[in-house]
Amino acid sequence: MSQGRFISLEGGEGVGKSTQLRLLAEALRARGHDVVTTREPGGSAGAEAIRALLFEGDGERWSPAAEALLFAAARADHVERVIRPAVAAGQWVVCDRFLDSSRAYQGDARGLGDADVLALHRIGSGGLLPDRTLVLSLPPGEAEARELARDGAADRFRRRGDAYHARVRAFFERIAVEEPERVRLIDATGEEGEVTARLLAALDAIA
Ligand SMILES: Nc1ncnc2c1ncn2[C@@H]1O[C@H](COP(=O)(O)OP(=O)(O)O)[C@@H](O)[C@H]1O
Ligand SMILES: Cc1cn([C@H]2C[C@H](O)[C@@H](COP(=O)(O)OP(=O)(O)O)O2)c(=O)[nH]c1=O
Repeated sequence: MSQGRFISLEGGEGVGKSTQLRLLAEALRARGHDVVTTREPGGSAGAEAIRALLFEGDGERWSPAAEALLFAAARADHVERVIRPAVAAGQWVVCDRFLDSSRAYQGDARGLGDADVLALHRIGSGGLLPDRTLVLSLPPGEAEARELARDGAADRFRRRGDAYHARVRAFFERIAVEEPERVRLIDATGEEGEVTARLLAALDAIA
């Protein structure tokens, strides 16, 4: 049995994570790996139920702490029921967002702090980290421009504001510098296939 792997895709809204999840999974299957794709929040029955709680209602429904606990609870279920068993069975798990999204959104943008988010992850999920985290990065405004080109509107970007998007982008760039073994920053500009090639190249020592 080949060795299982756990890869997460991260980055701000609209940088191409779900597109690349699909393309990267296809490319890894073509190399002979048994690939499972999944996403957060969600990815298991319990975590999908928590996802509904998180995204229903207005944006102020949960306090920052309650929100962080819900994300951590969803992740605990997903890790225990889906990710750990798949990796143990030799599969490659590719996940659209994981812990680093909680660090960026709850820890940094909502002000909870990195140490507390990491503590929740230790309690909930035994501190499981991906073998590699690929952060898709676009220049400011480019994700919004892609959405505008597709839909003629980019409401979800305007709702949050430029400062918010800049802060999330800066957080992901920082962890790529601070945790270079695990986290790689990937240029997400250009054609889909070019981006997939960059992702594959960034799996170097684990592929
Ligand atoms: N390389 C690319 N070039 C142009 N548009 C892209 C590219 N990758 C994705 N898109 C488009 O950008 C939008 C956001 O991509 P998506 O994969 O849904 O991002 P995310 O999952 O990060 O929100 C979609 O309309 C998608 O078709
Ligand atoms: C996994 C995770 C996501 N999120 C946020 C980021 C996104 O705004 C949203 C996930 O929605 P999603 O549909 O994945 O967004 P997108 O495709 O736009 O990236 O939840 C957190 O705040 N914390 C987390 O731990």
